Amino acid sequence: MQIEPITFRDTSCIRIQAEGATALVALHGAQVLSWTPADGRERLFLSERAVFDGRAAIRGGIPVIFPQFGERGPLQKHGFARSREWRFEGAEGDEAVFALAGDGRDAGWPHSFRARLRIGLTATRLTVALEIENTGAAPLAFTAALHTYLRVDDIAQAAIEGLQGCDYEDSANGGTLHRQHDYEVTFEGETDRIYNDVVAPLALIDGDRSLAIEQDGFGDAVVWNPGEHLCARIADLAPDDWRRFACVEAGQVLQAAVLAPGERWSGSQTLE
Ligand SMILES: O=P(O)(O)OC[C@H]1O[C@@H](O)[C@H](O)[C@@H](O)[C@@H]1O
Repeated sequence: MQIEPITFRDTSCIRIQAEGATALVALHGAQVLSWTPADGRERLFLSERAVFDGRAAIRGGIPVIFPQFGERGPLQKHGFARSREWRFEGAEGDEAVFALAGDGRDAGWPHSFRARLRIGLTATRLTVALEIENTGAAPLAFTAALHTYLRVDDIAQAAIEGLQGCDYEDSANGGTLHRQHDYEVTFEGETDRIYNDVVAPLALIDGDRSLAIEQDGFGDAVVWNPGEHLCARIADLAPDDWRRFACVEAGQVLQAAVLAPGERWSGSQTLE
C-alpha cells in the first residue's frame, strides 16, 4: 500500500494506492471521495457542486455519519463527524487509519469518544470500517452510517438486490413500515428507506454491471436517491445528478448502539 498526502479542491487528502487501485480520502470527515479499482473505472459519485470549504459536509463519496443518523435526535442532521477534520494516523498493516477523538460537547453531545476509520484497498475491493470507543466515564448511545454514494450510469437501469424479505421504514412516506416483497429495489421518484436486519450481501445492479456490497456490524441498510424534485432543491447537486448515483448505506439507525465506559463497537462495509 502506498500512501501520499495530496491537495484536492484545496482540501488535504490522503491518496491510497494498492494493486493498481486508488482511493482518495479527505481529512475533512475522513471521507472517501474517489475509489477506482484496478480496472480504472470510478465507482463513487462525487458532486461537481460539492462544497470544499472546510466546514460543510461534502456531497458524495462515503460520508461518515456519527453520532446521529439523520434528524433522529437533537443534534445537527447526520451528526458532526462528517464536518470535522480527522487525523491521519498512518498505515497499520494493509489499512490506512484515520481518527477523530475528543468529545462532542460543542455539538451538543456531551460524551468522550474515539472514532477510527480503517480503509483497506485491493485490486478489486474497498473496505471501510468504523470503530467507536467510549472513552468517557458514563454510557453513551449513538447511531451511525457509512453513507456511500455509488455511481451509476443511469438510475432508471439500476436496482439493489439482497433486501427481499427485509422490513423497512419508508422515510419518503412519513416513516411508514413495509416489507420488501420484490426481489429488486428500483428507483422511481424519491427513495429513502431504512432496511432492518440486513444479513445477506447486497448487490447494486447498474445496467449490465454489478457491484457486491457486504456489511458487518451494522444492522441496517439505507437506500437513498432524491429523485428529480428533491434533487432540484439540493444546492450542492446539479439538477440531473439524481440519475447518476444510488446511496447504499451501511447503518446502525433503527436501534442505537450503546457503549459502557471503555467499550467498543465496530461496523464495516465492503464494496467489490
Ligand atoms: O443532505 P444530507 O444531510 O447529506 O442527507 C441526505 C440524505 O441522507 C440519507 O441517508 C437520508 O436517509 C435522507 O433522508 C437524507 O436526505
